[in-house]
Amino acid sequence: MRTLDELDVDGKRVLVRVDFNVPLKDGEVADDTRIRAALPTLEELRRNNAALVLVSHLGRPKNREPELSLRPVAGRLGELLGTDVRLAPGVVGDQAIAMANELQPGDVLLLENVRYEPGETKNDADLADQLAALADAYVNDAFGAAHRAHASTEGVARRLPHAAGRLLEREVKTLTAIIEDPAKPLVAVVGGAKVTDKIAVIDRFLEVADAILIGGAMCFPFFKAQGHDVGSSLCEEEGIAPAKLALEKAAQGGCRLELPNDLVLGDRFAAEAERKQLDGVDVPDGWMGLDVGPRTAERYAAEIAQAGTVFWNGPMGAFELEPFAAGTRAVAEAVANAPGTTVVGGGDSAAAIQQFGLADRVTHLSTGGGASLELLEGKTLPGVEALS
Ligand SMILES: Nc1ncnc2c1ncn2[C@@H]1O[C@H](COP(=O)(O)OP(=O)(O)O)[C@@H](O)[C@H]1O
Ligand SMILES: O=C(OP(=O)(O)O)[C@H](O)COP(=O)(O)O
Ligand SMILES: [Mg+2]
Repeated sequence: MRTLDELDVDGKRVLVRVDFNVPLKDGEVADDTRIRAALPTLEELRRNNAALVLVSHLGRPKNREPELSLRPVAGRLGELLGTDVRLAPGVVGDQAIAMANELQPGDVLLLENVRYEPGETKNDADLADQLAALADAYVNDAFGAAHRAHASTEGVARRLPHAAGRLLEREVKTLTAIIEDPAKPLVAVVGGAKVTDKIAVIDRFLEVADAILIGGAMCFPFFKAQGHDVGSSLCEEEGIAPAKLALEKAAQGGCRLELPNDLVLGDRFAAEAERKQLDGVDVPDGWMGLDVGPRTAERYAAEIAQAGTVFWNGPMGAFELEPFAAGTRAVAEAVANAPGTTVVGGGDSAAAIQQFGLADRVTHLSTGGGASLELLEGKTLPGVEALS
């Protein structure tokens, strides 16, 4: 992997892929961990006389959804850098080109949400060409998106002199070192909402971990596979077959696969929802599981306390809503107090641990959820491979 030490940026215009896919609330940045994490790279490039064109995605827009504009991110980044950050209305096209052409060394331009372009997730060659035309060199510091082979993470790297940013470099080095020889027992805690994306890694973790603790919306395909009712819980259909396979594999021994045995239910996904505890996992009609229950939280905390290495990705529930935050808080506290090596990864998991004031109590706080899972399971990340 080429690093910033090997890239000449003096007087150059540099396209920097960042992962500014941050949680938003009421049109404001709710957690700026990922923006702060990119600052060392951005500051180093500016010190070295580069002009910066930043590119990021935000959420998963199906069209040009205005609530997924990077406008609030440009504002927050400007405050953190102490400089004006302009936002180009388009990712590519005349206006973006004109604004990029105006840049002086040290200036920072942020392009609009790159997923407004349908070619981004298809790694479209034309889009990669257009992105490459905006700059003289390319730096990828978006570790959180390095598991995606998209135009701004993979295609463009093949078209410009390139290097990894300091964040991506540090993430890959730290996570690789931890997984090389993890202290045992190795406990993986997996929750969150991106079930179809992440359920595949459970299969691999069953071969390397001693226990896997499932929470968040990840548990519902498992419950459905076991014949339980899931009510209106978030339950991705595509997850059910892999969940069934994982249950069968776990039954053969080697690694324990733990599921919740109690839940906290809401009648809708809202802080004002009606809430009730369920001692069991059969969710009645009209209700959804929005957190693990207190017995599950206690059980998981005990597992985490005796682990040699803990890897946690994905909140245990809808922690952004206070009535459904207790399970995630209990796991965060257990991770913070654990004597072993602790790694927490994911945009939302990082936001949760920040929210609870425990971010400085873990061995490594990773900006990537899916990316760190795929790295830890031994996959080559396309965004990293393109930098070699
Ligand atoms: N039971 C649940 N039902 C619906 N959403 C959930 C549930 N548990 C967790 N979530 C949601 O999962 C989201 C985070 O998932 P994900 O992006 O996979 O994690 P990370 O960013 O840490 O990798 C949070 O916004 C949270 O509200
Ligand atoms: O937030 C992200 O991943 P994460 O939720 O696993 O931490 C990354 O920005 C990747 O986003 P994507 O899963 O929509 O490609
Ligand atoms: Mg997330």
